[in-house]
Amino acid sequence: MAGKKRIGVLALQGAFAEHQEVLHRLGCEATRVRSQGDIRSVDGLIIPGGESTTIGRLLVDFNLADTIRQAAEEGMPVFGTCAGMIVLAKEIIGSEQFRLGLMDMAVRRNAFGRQVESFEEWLDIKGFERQVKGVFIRAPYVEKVWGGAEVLAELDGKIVMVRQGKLLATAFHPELTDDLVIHEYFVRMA
Ligand SMILES: NC(=O)CC[C@H](N)C(=O)O
Repeated sequence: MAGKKRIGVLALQGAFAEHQEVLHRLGCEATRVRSQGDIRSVDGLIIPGGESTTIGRLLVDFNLADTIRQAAEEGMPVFGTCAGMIVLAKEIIGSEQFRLGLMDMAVRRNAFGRQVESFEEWLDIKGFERQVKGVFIRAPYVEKVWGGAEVLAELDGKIVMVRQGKLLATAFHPELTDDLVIHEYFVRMA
C-alpha cells in the first residue's frame, strides 16, 4: 500500500487525543474527525470513550451519523471504545438514546456497578497470543450478540470485546495503556 494509513478519531467529546497519540506511535496519520468531509478522507474511524449520550447528540448536531453509517456499510473499519462501543450497538438496554446501531449487540451502560467505577484486568482475547490489560472506566458490557457479531473477549462471563466484519468494539480503553496491540489489530483491518 502506498503511504501511511490515515485513521480518523471522532473528536466531538471524550478521549480522542489519547487515541491519536497511540496511532502516531504506530506510524499512522491520525486526524480529528468533525465533518462529513473528514469521514470521507480516512481509511478507518475510532469512536472514543467519553459520554455516550453526549457523543450521540453531537453526532446528530454535526450531521455525521448517516455519513458514518454509509461509510461503514461501504467497508470503512470502525472501532468504538467504551462510550464508542455503546454508540455502535443496535440495542442499549433501558435507554432510547441516539446510537449508530451498526453492530448486532445489546449493551448495558455503567454495567460493572458504582462501587467499581474503574479497574484493570488481564484479558484473554480470541486470536491474540498473549493477555492484554483492559482498563475499565464506568464501562459498559455486552449482554448478548446475534447475527454477524463475534465475541472476542469476556471478563467473568461478561462480553467486553466484539467484532463484526470490519467493526470492532471494546468495553475497555486500550488507549490508556502502553500496549499498542489492540490498535495494531484495528489498523490491520483498515
Ligand atoms: N469511559 C467511558 O466511555 C464511559 C462510558 C459512559 N459510562 C457512558 O455510558 O457513556
